[in-house]
Amino acid sequence: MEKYIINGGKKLYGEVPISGAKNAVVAILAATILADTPCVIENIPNISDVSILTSILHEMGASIKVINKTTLEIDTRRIRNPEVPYEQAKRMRASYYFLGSLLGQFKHAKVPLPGGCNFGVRPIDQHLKGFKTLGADWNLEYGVINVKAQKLTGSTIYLDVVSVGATINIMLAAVKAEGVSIIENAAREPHIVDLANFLNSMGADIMGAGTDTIKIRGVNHLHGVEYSIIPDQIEAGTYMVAAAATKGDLLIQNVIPKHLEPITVKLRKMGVEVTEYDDAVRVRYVGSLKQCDVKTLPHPGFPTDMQPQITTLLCLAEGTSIVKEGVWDNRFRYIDELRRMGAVVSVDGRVAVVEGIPHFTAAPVKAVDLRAGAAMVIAALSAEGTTEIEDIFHVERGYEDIEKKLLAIGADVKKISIPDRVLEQAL
Ligand SMILES: CC(=O)N[C@H]1[C@@H](OP(=O)(O)OP(=O)(O)OC[C@H]2O[C@@H](n3ccc(=O)[nH]c3=O)[C@H](O)[C@@H]2O)O[C@H](CO)[C@@H](O)[C@@H]1O
Ligand SMILES: C=C(OP(=O)(O)O)C(=O)O
Repeated sequence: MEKYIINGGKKLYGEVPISGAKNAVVAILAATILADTPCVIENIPNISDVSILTSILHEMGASIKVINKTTLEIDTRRIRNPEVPYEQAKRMRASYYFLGSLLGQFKHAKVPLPGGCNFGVRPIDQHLKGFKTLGADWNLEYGVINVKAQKLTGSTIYLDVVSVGATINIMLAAVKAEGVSIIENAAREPHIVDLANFLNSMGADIMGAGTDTIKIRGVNHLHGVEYSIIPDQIEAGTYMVAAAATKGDLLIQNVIPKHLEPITVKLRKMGVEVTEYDDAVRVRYVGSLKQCDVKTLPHPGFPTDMQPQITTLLCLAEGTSIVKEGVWDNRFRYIDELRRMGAVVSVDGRVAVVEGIPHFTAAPVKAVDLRAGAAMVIAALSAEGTTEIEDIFHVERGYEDIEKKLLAIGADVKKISIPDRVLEQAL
């Protein structure tokens, strides 16, 4: 087991580079299945979700060449069997993008039900409705979804809920279908646009990504390309919040400031100074933090994947703040952990009422999911004393080298490994 040990109370100061976006790269790696020639993907973050996806691709028969630390060449031409191995698939959410890409390429996919963060039920009915509308049948047996079509035919699909995953999966399945597909009430997140740009550069004909109506004219072939993943909006937002929480001053580099606007607006409301540059933002604490209300919504609203981090910052603000979770039924599970560090937050369903406290105090806590883990790191960085955070494998699903990046900007953080044997003896 691994833990972060964070000795809090140090201001974060200096420059921090942001890696490629998790939620874009996971879609784009699955999409390489659709290419007739190898793809070179740049700005790939070194996170465990990427390692799982590349090992799934490798097991299915793809050859993967490491060009440098952030660049891979992926050749999927030797994949014959459209079956995703069970053990890896269930360790992450985005393994289900192989449903769309294998269906698009082979008209057949067998993909285990995915894992990912636990926010209560995470249905995939809209994905399956999309595949069915394009002409595929599906069934679920032994935990594996089997989806098959004689032929995929372009159609109009209205999503009953705005779903990132369903929008991406339907794009992947429709890109080589016969005729025109239209996704209505589509998600508009930056990673949807990144995937559409990737597919279009391979020869696809997709219009409207980034709006709520996406039109896909099917093509026969997609060729390999060189493509660079966009910067991670949520990793950047996490460092923005960490700068404010530690009363610090950070230049967050390699970002698209437009993608950060919903976060920037809230930080400014709280009294934090945010300066935007072409591909960087500077976040500076300039005095006590003010209360602010936040509601998470699909893009361009405030991202749900920043909800635990901003709630943690609001704990340190004067007054009472209300946080409403507009996307997931159960995304406040981490509050119990934050309470160990002194947070005064009451939760009723999708609403949290946050009372400001002067500071957090260190305690042993755990990461209950990926962004919950990031919230614990932020609380620990600002806290008095030394905090131990368990279950950090969640954090490593989405943050490249977080302890190294934090060390370089003045944090006192280390990752320790406790051999399983020692743990067994202690129990
Ligand atoms: C790998 C990835 O990109 N994960 C992100 C993706 O998750 P994911 O793609 O799973 O999230 P969705 O956008 O699909 O989910 C949004 C809402 O729609 C509901 N829903 C979704 C699909 C469906 O078929 N039926 C249905 O009812 C969900 O329960 C949820 O309430 O978007 C979420 C919302 O921004 C983020 O929190 C996740 O980080
Ligand atoms: C919820 C997240 O990821 P996933 O959908 O992969 O579980 C996230 O990135 O915050």
